Amino acid sequence: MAKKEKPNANPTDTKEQVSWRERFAALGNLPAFFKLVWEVSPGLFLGNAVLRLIRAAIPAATLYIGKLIIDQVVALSKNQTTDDTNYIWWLVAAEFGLAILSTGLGRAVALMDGLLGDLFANKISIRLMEHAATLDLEQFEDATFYDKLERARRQSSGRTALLSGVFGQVQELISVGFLAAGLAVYNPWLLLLILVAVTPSFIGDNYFNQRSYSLSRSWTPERRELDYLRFIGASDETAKEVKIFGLSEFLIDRFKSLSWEYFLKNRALAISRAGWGVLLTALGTAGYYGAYVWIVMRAVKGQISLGDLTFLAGSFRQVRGSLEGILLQFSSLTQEAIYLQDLFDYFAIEPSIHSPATSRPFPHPIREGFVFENVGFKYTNSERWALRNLSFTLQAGEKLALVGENGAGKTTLVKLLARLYDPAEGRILLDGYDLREYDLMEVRRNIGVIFQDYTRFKMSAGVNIAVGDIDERTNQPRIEASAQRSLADTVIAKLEGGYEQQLGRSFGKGVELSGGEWQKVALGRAYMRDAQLIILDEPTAALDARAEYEVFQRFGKLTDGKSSVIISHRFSTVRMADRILVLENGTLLEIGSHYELLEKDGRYAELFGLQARGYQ
Ligand SMILES: Nc1ncnc2c1ncn2[C@@H]1O[C@H](COP(=O)(O)OP(=O)(O)OP(=O)(O)O)[C@@H](O)[C@H]1O
Repeated sequence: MAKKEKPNANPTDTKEQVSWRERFAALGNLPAFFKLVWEVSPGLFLGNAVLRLIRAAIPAATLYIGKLIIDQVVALSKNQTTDDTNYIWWLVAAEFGLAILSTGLGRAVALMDGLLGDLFANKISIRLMEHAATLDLEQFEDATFYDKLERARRQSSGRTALLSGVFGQVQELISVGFLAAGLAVYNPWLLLLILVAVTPSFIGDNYFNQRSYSLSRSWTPERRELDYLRFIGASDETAKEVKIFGLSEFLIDRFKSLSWEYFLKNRALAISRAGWGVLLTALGTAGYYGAYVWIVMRAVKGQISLGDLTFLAGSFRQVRGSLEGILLQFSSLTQEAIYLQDLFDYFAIEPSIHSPATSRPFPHPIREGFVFENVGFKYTNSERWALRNLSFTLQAGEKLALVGENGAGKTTLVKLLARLYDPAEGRILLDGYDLREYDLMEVRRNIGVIFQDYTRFKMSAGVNIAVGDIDERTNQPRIEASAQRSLADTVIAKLEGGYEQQLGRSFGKGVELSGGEWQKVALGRAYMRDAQLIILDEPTAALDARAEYEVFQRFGKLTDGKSSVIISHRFSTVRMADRILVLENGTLLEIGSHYELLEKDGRYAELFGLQARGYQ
């Protein structure tokens, strides 16, 4: 089995240890976290806090009533009177009441935790989506970004544990405070003994929490790959090719080797944690019994009452348990807080493509057009220039076709026009001003692009067209007119549910369309929006010859007066454009009308001739 290389660009992702300082620093995230929780529901937040506070006083009160009962029983066994019996029953009733109250409060707190947790998970998921919408396309193409996103996504459901953790912690601390006060009255040294008893297991737990966080963090890319393998191994999108090419064994083997490697690392950690855990807890138990011996001896000598004995022994046991819990929780709390750091790190990612502080009004209509001035662009994960030294003008109202071999840079040029990326060199001007000076949303609103790898939304046919201008999704006449222009109306007429018909097989009674049918639907998006520049990136590749001819007839008429850019490998389409720009290896080779370029007898003439001969 091939050894897996870890694709980690960020050195902090691979480091195995998280220092104490980092752990304490991570606690600094708690206020921001609580602010988020508070915003989810102030009522639930406050209610939770108050109920937990009340519950914190119950253990000490119960133990104290227990002590009173025992002392009273002992007194009664020596000297019985009816009045005293009544007093005992009152005490028993009070203890019973406290027990009921404690259970009731416990349930109420758990309920509030659950509700708050659900609301919080929703809120974080929404914020994740909102933030993703602001980020650059380039950021989505970066593997380390995905690791961050993945870690952040895991925060949305798991972080409520932190919420009840911190609340529980405070509740326990108050409980311990009451109990410790009782112990201190008898002997303050008992408290010191307890602290010494719980320290070893605290240190041990901290150490192991730290290691398990580091392991889980450094394995984020692999865990993402595992999720991906699980998805492609069992999904409607991939089932066809998995079957035809017999890929399941290959995928399962890869999953097995990767998940086994992770399991082994986790197992090693879990075993050593369990071993050390036994040893360190035994030390704590020894401390507890030391104190117990001291308390029993004092009772035997008659220095304390039987009730005192049970109260002290009970308090001691509870304080030790609670302290152990608090320290343990504290260590997982710092761990949770470190995970929170991932969430806030993700939220802190800033897009580099945004609107200027004060933007220039977008021209209506565009007068001069777009000018590329020496534009160069390189993808971040690539050394090669995808576009270089590109200078040309797309005049207002002009129909431009982009031609070039695979990988020549056509789609990249279009992405620059729509400001999905900014040029690394040179600039793009719109009516004389840098495209970056205009409001980003205005630029996007005025430029409609249908990409070759358009998305097949598993939603209704109507919505699949309306995504071209989602604000108009209830404007049925507009959706239908767009469908008519892109020939999607003929596809939709055949669907049982019409525009309401669910597309794709993922949900309910979804219907799958053919490649060309999907393309007609997606093409409808271009007509939904009243854009001044319409860009179609290989829009007809899947259409039959008749449909393609008709689409372009309509496109020509409908974009009259508007600018358009068409990318196509079919010269029957390309020749209809006013001018054709031929790209090669990211640079401009030729530009001119169909006839000019044929006359020039350069690359365009050559490619055109090749295709024409194929039809003869
Ligand atoms: N997201 C990306 N990250 C890195 N490199 C990319 C990315 N997208 C494209 N490239 C590279 O940039 C170059 C230009 O790609 P582009 O998609 O613009 O070509 P194209 O002319 O549209 O090709 P095609 O005709 O195959 O659609 C190619 O070499 C490609 O490998």
